[in-house]
Amino acid sequence: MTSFYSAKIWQEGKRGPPPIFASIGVRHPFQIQLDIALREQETLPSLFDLIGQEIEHFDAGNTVIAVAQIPKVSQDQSLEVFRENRAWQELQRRMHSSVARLEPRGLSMLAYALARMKGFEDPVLLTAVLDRSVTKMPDFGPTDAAKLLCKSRLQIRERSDLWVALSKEAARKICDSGRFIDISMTAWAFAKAGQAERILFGQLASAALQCNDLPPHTIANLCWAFAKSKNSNKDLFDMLAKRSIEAHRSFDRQSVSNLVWAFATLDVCHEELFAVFANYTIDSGLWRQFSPQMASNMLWAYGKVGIAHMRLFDTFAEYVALNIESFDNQNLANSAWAYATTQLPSQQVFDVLTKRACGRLSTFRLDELCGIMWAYVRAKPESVAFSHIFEESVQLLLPRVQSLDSQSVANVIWILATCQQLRQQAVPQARELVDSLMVALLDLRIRLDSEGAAQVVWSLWRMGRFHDAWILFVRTLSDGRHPEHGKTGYTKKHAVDGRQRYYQTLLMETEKRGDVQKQVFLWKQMAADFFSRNLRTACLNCAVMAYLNGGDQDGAREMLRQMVRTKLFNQVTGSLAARMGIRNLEAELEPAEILDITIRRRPNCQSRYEDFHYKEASVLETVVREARAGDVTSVHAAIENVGLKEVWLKIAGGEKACVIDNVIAKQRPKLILEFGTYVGYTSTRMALQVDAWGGKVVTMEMDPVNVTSLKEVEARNHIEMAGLSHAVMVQLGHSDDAVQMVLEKFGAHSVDMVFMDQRGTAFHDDLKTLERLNLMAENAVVIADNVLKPGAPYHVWRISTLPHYATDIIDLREFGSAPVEDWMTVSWVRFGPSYGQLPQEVRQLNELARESDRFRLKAMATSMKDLVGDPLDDFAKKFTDEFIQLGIRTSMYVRTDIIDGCAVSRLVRLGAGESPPVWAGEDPRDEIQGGQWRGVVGGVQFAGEALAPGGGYMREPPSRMTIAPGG
Ligand SMILES: C[S@@+](CC[C@H](N)C(=O)[O-])C[C@H]1O[C@@H](n2cnc3c(N)ncnc32)[C@H](O)[C@@H]1O
Repeated sequence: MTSFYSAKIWQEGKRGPPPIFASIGVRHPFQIQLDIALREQETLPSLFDLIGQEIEHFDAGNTVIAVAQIPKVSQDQSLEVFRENRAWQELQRRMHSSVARLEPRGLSMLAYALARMKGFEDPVLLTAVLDRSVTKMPDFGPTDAAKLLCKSRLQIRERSDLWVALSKEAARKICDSGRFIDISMTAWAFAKAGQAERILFGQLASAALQCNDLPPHTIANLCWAFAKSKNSNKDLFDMLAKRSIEAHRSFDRQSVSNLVWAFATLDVCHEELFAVFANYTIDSGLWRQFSPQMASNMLWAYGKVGIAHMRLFDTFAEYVALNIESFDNQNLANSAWAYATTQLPSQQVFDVLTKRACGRLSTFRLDELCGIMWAYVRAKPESVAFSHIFEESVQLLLPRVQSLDSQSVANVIWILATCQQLRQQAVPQARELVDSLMVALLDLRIRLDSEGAAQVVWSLWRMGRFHDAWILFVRTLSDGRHPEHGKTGYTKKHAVDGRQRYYQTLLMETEKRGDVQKQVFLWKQMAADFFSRNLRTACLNCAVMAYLNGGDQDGAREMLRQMVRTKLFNQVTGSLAARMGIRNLEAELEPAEILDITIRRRPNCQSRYEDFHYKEASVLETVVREARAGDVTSVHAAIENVGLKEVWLKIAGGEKACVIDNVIAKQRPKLILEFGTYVGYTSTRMALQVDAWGGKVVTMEMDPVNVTSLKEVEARNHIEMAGLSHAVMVQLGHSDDAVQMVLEKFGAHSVDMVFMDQRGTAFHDDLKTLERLNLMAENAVVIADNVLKPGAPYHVWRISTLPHYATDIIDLREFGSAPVEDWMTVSWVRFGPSYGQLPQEVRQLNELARESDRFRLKAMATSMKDLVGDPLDDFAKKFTDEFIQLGIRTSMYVRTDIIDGCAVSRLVRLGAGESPPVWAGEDPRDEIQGGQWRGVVGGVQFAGEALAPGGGYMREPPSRMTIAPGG
């Protein structure tokens, strides 16, 4: 840092800088000359020679100048060698005696110099400097205040009274000064001292926003300070991003690493900034000068915001290979984490990391050990999970079970289960390790939070230890014993409740086993977790359904009596009762005499999870209120109304439904497998159609609340009452687990239509699984939704390039948000040599995929409607351009007209090289109500139809044009 006390300013006498100390009258010219001479010394020995000669004549000003000169010339040399030097000892004595006379400038110079002197500590002196600073604070200028704060942090940490006094006054001045460098230094000092309170950082942010002159390293320091203290400020970071992008070429390696680290820490995913700094780091060759710490921080930052910048990760793969010997444990863990998180295929990187890590894992802290194991089960390719690192880690963990905290226990069990799944066999001695951890969990020596519990319950189940999972649930988690969900410092945008996830795992298995008692137990527990009466009722309805499905009429009757007693019943309950011959619940059923204690339980307020699912709760409420029992279309209309008029819902209605209807009409499937039930809109729509020829829909959902609303409101209530209960089956669970269960239930080659509506970047993996398990029939058809937004790049590549697919890509509009363009794909599948194979690898798809994931998360946290506009359109354009370059483009679009108050959609085939029209019309949702969106069926040929041998599997020619019923 250059000094603001240059010799030239010094010679300006009275017009020069403010005084260093209080003196009567003007300083003698000799003292000023001495200052200049001291400042001219360039080495420590020459400086100490001069001090030795002249110290007898020093005034307080000379003392400060001499001290200030030491760190400038010492070049990191320790002062230890001067310990016996008489001049140094005398200088120290004079420092002590001068403090009481120092003015703000002298105080800040002294504090700043002392903090930079290697091998010298004098807490008494520093405290004296700080004490004096407090009394003189009204006279401090902003720069002096900033320097004082910046360098005296350690002592200030112990003197919080001093800190408060200084901070109030100093921060005000610094903010008023408008000097960015001072603002940055101050923020840095407060953050470093752990004293970054919100109000102060708000003031600093406002002041920084007014500045024009922002040197790069001060930008990085300011960002670092805001990130370190978890103070984010959108306007400030937008401004800093803009300025950093403009000046990026002046950033040094430390500033680059600090800057991206700070943005990532605060989850500010400024895509342009990350792109600019990645390219700059590579193109300028700066990466070669990075320390391992900087390199791993940089990788970590890109992983954290989910930007899989391919060139950057490739370049740092080279860096890792070159510098691996200098990587410490944390660098290793962070780098592994970053490559795993971005899912970039990186076998070489992991080979290098493994070589460094194996044999030294005993030196890893537990969190680092868990971190690196986590990375190795998440990494691509999946063969990384065969690393010897797991064997070594299990051996290390076995004797350390007592020292694991709850988070690590959950992580370790989850890692071992996932590793077992990937390897298809357990890690040696993993069973013994899990046994010891189970003992600690059941003894309540370790108490899991709800997310940890979800991890452990799923893992135990996955390892074939359902009994242990159930015991853990009943003994430590049920009956209100589960600890409050939510962790301190929890920052995710949307609330996740682990309880819902462990219920899901347990329900999945109990339904598979047909264990009605356990299912009912779980549904009641779930009801007890909800505050909303609607959701409580929905869960209890599911309990009644479980009894009925299990043939236990008495159980169902008892449950209904409980519901009458608590007045937790609705239309759905009525229809369930009707199945048992009960027409009027209240009139025909005696309320239960003894109230079930679980049903009585109710939280005293709505949970974050419940709050987060306000949309689904609203659908449930609307359907119960507006739909008519026995009338499926009224259920659809009610759901559509919520999506069109209230909140955006992620359902495939409108133009999307038109595509599905057309495919169903062509394919006439016997069994449809849906990935992603949500509120049951598409599954019931499809069931309505396939029921005509005895077809069925199996729909998989990983979130039991959505299943509740489906089963209760639609599947059980309206569909069943409409005589369609036999046509829809909900398979609980994540598709990774649920597909296998579908196979067990329906057998190989049973599925002749697949509708993929889960996470787009997982479509290709799920499709691969369907092929591997031989679940699909010959000539099955696969429809995929949300292929453009949030996007399914791997899937598009797979179905467009592997010869056993014949694919159409259809351009259309999001339901309930016409300005949002999307794609659906329709692919007919043939068995053939490439069936089950991987497509050729195209690495740029990884970047698109990570971008898709980011958009999906944003859409979940807000709504697709809020994502209208530039970022989404830019992404769609990038996506489309990338695929055009790869020779892949849309082949159809959906056109919608308003006819007689109804929206009518039809499929239109595009000519060769023709692009779909840009949407510029009114949003149909303004004009129509739910139930008034029709799809024209017929009139187009899909590419896959030509594949069918002699068209044999198309039982009905597509020439007839019909308008599908229902919205
Ligand atoms: C877009 S919504 C489905 C909408 C529904 N198909 C419709 O149009 O009415 C996606 C749903 O898939 C579920 N989901 C996401 N990934 C899944 C997976 N791998 N397995 C099962 N369900 C999944 C989510 O919980 C969410 O409810």
